[in-house]
Amino acid sequence: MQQKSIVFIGGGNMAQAIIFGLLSKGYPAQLINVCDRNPSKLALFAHKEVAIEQDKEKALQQAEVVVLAVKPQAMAETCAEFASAVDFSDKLVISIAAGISCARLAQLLPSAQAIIRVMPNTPALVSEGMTGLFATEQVNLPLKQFAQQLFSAVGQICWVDDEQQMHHITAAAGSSPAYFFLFMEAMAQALADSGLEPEQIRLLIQQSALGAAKMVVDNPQLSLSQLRENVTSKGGTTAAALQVFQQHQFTQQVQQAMQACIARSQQMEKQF
Ligand SMILES: NC(=O)C1=CN([C@@H]2O[C@H](COP(=O)(O)OP(=O)(O)OC[C@H]3O[C@@H](n4cnc5c(N)ncnc54)[C@H](OP(=O)(O)O)[C@@H]3O)[C@@H](O)[C@H]2O)C=CC1
Ligand SMILES: O=C(O)[C@@H]1CCC=N1
Repeated sequence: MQQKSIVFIGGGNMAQAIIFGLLSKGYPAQLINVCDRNPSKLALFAHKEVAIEQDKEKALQQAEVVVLAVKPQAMAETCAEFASAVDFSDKLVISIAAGISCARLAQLLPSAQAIIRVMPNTPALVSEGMTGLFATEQVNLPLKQFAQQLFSAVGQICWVDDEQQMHHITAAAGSSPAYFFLFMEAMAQALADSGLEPEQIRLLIQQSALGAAKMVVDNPQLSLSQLRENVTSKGGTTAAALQVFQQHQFTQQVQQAMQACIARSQQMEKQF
């Protein structure tokens, strides 16, 4: 894998997942710098030899790649701190922010030439991330390859040619771990009075989720419906459970939730 010096602006949940994921894959800690205004976030990197130079101008000037990892609502204010002091023309700028377009990033950092918008997810921490990527026309092939390698090191990647599809990637990947966690939380709550120990409940649920996901990955020839049907005996226990989901319009609820995610991402594009 190509190795470049990277500065992360923002060292929160998603930056941590990417950085710790990269470190676990052998990316040199000395090539990573994290800037965050919270000492508690920086402390998480202290034992990893990751640089924590907090003079942003200095850190940015030394870096070949800049990962913008602040919340969308903080992006304009953050970029204003260094937009005029730092020349971005020879740097690759990667933004992981939901709903911030490449056009908006070009406005915020006028000297930037190469901008890639990505939508990762927190399973990058355990090398099982899913990242969507969109590059502007100005980004050359070697820089695209670098971004691809960086996020491939912590999971799977998916390029899109149409930037609008980044909203859909957010619904399918960026936000979706939370849907699965919610589902597992609900299952755990349903078993709270079962007499099973909390650790047993968690084991039962996490291993079943892992096993189900692995069945999907290992059996590309089987549709998701087929996999579901293979568990569902006629007149049996699974059918009884699925019937309740159906009665409460589970599929429609999921569709509405994902649509809300897409709509919020589109709204953020106008807002920030
Ligand atoms: N969390 C996730 O699962 C995913 C997040 N994303 C995107 O990643 C980005 C970051 O999200 P997330 O990691 O969850 O957010 P966090 O709030 O956990 O992390 C952002 C960090 O940046 C800090 N920060 C904000 N402004 C500055 C600044 N000017 N200088 C230095 N540090 C600053 C924040 O400090 P403070 O708390 O004081 O504001 C915070 O510590 C967002 O744009 C989000 O859309 C994308 C995919 C998935
Ligand atoms: O909730 C959010 O806005 C961010 C983007 C995708 C996941 N977390």
